Amino acid sequence: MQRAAGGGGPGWLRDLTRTKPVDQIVAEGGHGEGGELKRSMGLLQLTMFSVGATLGTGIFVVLGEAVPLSGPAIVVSFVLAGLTALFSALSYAELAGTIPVSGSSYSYTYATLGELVAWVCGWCLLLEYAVSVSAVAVGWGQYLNELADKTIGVTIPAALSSPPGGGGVVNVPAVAVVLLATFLLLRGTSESATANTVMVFLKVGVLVFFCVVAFIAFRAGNLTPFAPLGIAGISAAGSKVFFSYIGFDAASTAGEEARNPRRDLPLAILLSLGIVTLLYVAVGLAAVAAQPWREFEGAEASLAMVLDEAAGVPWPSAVLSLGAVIAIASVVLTVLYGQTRILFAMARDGLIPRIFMRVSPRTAVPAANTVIVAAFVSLLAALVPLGRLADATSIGTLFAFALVNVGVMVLRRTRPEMPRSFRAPLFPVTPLLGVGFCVYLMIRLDVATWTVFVLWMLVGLAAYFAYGRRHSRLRRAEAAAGERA
Ligand SMILES: NC(=[NH2+])NCCC[C@H](N)C(=O)O
Repeated sequence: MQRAAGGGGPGWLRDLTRTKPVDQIVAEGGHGEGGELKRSMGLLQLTMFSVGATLGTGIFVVLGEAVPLSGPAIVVSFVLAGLTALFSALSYAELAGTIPVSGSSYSYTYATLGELVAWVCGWCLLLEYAVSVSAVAVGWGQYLNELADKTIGVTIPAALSSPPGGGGVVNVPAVAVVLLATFLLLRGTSESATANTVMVFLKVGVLVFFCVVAFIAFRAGNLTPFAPLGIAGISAAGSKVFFSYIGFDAASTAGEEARNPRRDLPLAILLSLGIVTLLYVAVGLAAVAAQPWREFEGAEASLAMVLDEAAGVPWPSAVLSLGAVIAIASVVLTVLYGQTRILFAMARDGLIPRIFMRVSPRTAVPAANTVIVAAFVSLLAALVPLGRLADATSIGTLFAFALVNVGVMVLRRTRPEMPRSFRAPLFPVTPLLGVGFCVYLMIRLDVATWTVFVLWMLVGLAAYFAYGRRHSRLRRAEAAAGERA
């Protein structure tokens, strides 16, 4: 077996850049403390997992912000954002097929760029998963209120549906959806995956329903002029809608619970991106063809607005709200799942406490881990107004994506001979473009977001030096080997 490799140079540098051998990462897959994860997911469930984590708040609200920038050319913006995602998705697909474990980009980085960068990546994934799922849960509460208002004319009072500082005391619906998802996750992975698959079919159905109703109101005249604000507008809208593509990578956190991960993970990642892109383009086209693009300005529930106008009766938009409630619940479920599995992988490496890798022998899920993550996420969702943190999600995610693109290039150099079930085409053009796009989108985010990001990273580094570095299993094993020698 290949030995843990570190860079050359002084000892401390070697320490921080120590990589974990791929073969060792793969061999440890599935094992936790006290039990094993169970391989229960097939291609359909994995694909639905990624679609589940992706189709959510974004498509239900983003048009109101993006269409005023692009005009009817929003369709092109969706394709553009989808392409941007595709380059990173190809890199995810390659590494997920080669290193099919639960840690996703954290584990890929550990194998290619070393322990410190892996830690930083894991810390970014907290933004992509745990923090984003709190934000999404808050959004769920708002849709629930809207649905209740439309159907039975009741709403939850603000004191119980907003955080302190947002005009309330505690956000009960946000906590409720997190607890619901936790309950499902604790029952078992296959149960959760089945529930998710049903929810995904429902939400895709609702978006198709939207397209059908909106196409009835199709007016070709609405599509001209097609790009009133030019290329600049199209690309600005493109970076706005990028958020709605985040999540195609979720299947890569299920590597240790997939029945045939080497074949199915790359397929699930690419298929889910394809499905989501098609849906987004169709929804975007239907929306701007049904309604003049200027009317999207400032519309919060933009899809509901289009339906109200197109149908002339209120029930289709109630169906849409129901769809949003289901859609967002499945995002909460899958993203919460992903977070627990990433922490599971980090605990196995000793970088965070072992309790995160304790598997319940009865249900084969990391139960304590799930409860801790759920408690943390509920607390955030209940008490913090999360508007700001949503941008922090984007920056953390883009950074993790960039690392995966770099990881592909590194692994092709360091382990060219490894069997790869999927290879990114046109190497190294695709991962290079992947890095380029991620960095470009990061630069476009504002100073406040960068400040949050830098502070977050500083806290993360402090945690690494206070705990992770000292408990690293790789480091300890090497120290022990050094003593024996
Ligand atoms: N890590 C994640 N999958 N976070 C949720 C992403 C949000 C999702 N793309 C949406 O539009 O709602």
